[in-house]
Amino acid sequence: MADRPADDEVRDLGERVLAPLADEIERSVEAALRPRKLDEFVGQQTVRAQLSLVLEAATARGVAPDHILLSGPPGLGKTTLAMIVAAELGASLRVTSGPAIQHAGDLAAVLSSLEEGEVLFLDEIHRLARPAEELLYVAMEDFRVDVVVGKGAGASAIPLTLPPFTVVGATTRSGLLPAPLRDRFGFTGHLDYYDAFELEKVLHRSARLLDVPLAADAATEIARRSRGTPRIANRLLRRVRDWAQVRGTGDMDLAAARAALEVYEVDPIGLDRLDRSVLDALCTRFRGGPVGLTTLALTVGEEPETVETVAEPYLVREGLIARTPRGRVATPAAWRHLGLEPPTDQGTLFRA
Ligand SMILES: Nc1ncnc2c1ncn2[C@@H]1O[C@H](COP(=O)(O)OP(=O)(O)OP(=O)(O)O)[C@@H](O)[C@H]1O
Repeated sequence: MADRPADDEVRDLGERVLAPLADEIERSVEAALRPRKLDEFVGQQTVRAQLSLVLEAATARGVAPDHILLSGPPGLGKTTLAMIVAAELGASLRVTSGPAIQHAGDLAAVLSSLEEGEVLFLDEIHRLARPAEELLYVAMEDFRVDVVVGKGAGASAIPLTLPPFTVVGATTRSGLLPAPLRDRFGFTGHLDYYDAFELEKVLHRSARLLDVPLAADAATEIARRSRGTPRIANRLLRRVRDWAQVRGTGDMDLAAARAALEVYEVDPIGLDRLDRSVLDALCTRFRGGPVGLTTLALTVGEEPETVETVAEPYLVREGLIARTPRGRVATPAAWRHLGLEPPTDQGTLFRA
């Protein structure tokens, strides 16, 4: 039988997979603005209430809570919530992601380096390779992992019992998760876009943390153009601060907000350059569609996944495009938004 790998070797491999994302999160300019406690987290009342019950009950019983799956579009707070889960439990957080794990062995190394009660944040869990996914089900259910030692015919699997831990998985595409993996999560929370009032609260909180005075009407204007997304709200806030400091009087008022957002090509309903190029391609190159996602993405020079997860959900939500079985179609509102007339022979879907 092959030798059991030294604990140090396993830990080293685990750290290699874990470290890059953890560093990235720490370095991120967003880090300072992240709420650290559940009651600082704005909006998402339902998920917050449900999560707080899961955490309180587990804490009261003195056990690791069930595995938690968070789904929803980018920038709505999945990473923040994962950090909050660990903080509320007083546990340490390990961070990795589906794409960072190239082989099942990488995941085995991460799992076998976990300590009791730790929270493992697996971002983009829908992008885990199939063998890693299968290893994860077993680890989540039975707290066991097989560490393969050696290569080829001489390889053997050594079963390792894991201490109790909690996986927090995040995905922008929960529909892509295979049912057996989805079923291993005892709690699933779906994050939805924020309304303008909630985004104003996010903005005022961030302005306080950045120590910049933000006028109420400027916050309303930024919130309106933030596509329901706190990450975008915070980013626009920083751009308005730049404009106010360099081109304006230093005041973050409505005039500064409008001028800055014009410079950064964020339109009055929050569409940015990518959104507008998708709409523009759909209306002018494809006469309003229907057109397939891949063709549309190629036309705007983006990955289909970026168009599908970043631009499309907001365009659909704003009623500017529709997804049909034959492809993406521009709605009358899209033509109006671009100041264009729809062609009279556009597909039958939206003809009056
Ligand atoms: N509910 C909230 N209240 C206050 N700030 C928030 C909230 N949700 C998110 N934020 C802020 O928005 C930013 C993005 O959040 P986060 O990184 O958690 O999003 P995400 O859903 O994990 O995105 P992605 O899937 O793209 O990684 C963070 O800086 C965080 O401070």
